[in-house]
Amino acid sequence: MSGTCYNVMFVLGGPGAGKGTQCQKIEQEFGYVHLSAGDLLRAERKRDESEYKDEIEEHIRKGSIVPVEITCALLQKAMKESGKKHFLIDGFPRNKDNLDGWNNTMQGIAEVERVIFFDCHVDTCVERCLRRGKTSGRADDNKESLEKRFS
Ligand SMILES: Nc1ncnc2c1ncn2[C@@H]1O[C@H](COP(=O)(O)OP(=O)(O)OP(=O)(O)O)[C@@H](O)[C@H]1O
Ligand SMILES: O=c1ccn([C@@H]2O[C@H](COP(=O)(O)O)[C@@H](O)[C@H]2O)c(=O)[nH]1
Repeated sequence: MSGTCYNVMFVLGGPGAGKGTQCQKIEQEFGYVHLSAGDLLRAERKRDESEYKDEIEEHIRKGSIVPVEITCALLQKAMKESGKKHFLIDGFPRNKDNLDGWNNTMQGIAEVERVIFFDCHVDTCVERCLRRGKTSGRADDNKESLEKRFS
């Protein structure tokens, strides 16, 4: 592939800050495709044939960060499969290593046009995640995982 293909906005903020909720609204209003890195990892973890499923499961349960090569590959695949050009990438990058991995992989493939950061107090984030945990079925919406996700 030559030349820049995709336009991306990174949507960042703590767990429960409201990234997914606002991304859905932006998607409806402005036609961006919403890709949640966490959702892509959770879907990959469920795929029986995935060579990464156990590794992803372990990281999500512990609240640690999945190797960037895996996350970038899933994001790139989802962008390609969508057939679209404009994306909200929700919950990625998580750290400098993620950003470096993205820059190494996506140079000439995707351009980051903007970063949106949701600044939400940690107490509010925790309260929302615990409330969401009553119905979300997520293995990490509990006190123990949240302590690691916020560390
Ligand atoms: N402005 C708000 N006021 C109150 N509750 C909210 C608000 N925005 C989102 N919520 C609720 O808080 C919970 C977390 O929101 P959401 O899933 O959008 O966060 P997130 O940042 O995407 O979280 P994560 O990164 O953990 O997936 C959800 O149950 C959502 O309904
Ligand atoms: O880029 C990413 C995004 C997520 N993870 C892992 O998934 C969980 C849940 O992420 P949410 O954004 O809250 O859905 C997160 O704690 C990480 O374990 C990741 O490794 N890399």
